[in-house]
Amino acid sequence: MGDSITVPRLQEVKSVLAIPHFVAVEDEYRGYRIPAQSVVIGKAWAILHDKDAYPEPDEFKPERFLRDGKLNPEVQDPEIAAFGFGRRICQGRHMATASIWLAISSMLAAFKITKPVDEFGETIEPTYEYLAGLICAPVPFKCSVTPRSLQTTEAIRSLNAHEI
Ligand code: HEM
Repeated sequence: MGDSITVPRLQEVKSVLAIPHFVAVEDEYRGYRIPAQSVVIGKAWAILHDKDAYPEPDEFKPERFLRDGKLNPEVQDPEIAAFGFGRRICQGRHMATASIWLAISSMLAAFKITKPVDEFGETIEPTYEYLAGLICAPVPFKCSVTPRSLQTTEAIRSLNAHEI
């Protein structure tokens, strides 16, 4: 107890993998024989950072998925790797994407979230560092969260503490 765990930074790892799957009977994938009793691990990070599918994959460009304001069917859906593969694919993926959409759209409708400023008024740039592990997450970072309107402020103030 008390020993700290060193979590590798994603930039150093660059090989975040998916959950291992056991191949019970011999199989074939695109001409590659997969012997029975092997373990297959999808390289999720590489699939989701494929430069051909997603040019400049490290850039935050949500518009890359859109065409004329609608979802562009020609851009590879990240769900091909984000939720695992095959029969053991995540059972909660539809609930997850719906919940994330609701949470993020509600937050963005109510708040302006921007880079923070330091005591001299200078913008603090994010480091874009991630923690690697079974689940990846950005290293803790600061940001500025401002209600978009007086109505939003009043709505938040009107909530009881147990509702927040
Ligand atoms: C953004 C949110 C989520 C992500 C990225 C995610 C991702 C994953 C991944 C990568 C797997 C492994 C699939 C494989 O073995 O190939 C998995 C499995 C699973 N997930 Fe999720 N998941 C999410 C949310 C959820 C939620 C909300 C639920 C339930 C309400 C859920 C339920 C499950 C279950 C039950 C499995 C095991 C499926 C099996 O082994 O047959 N997940 N998830």
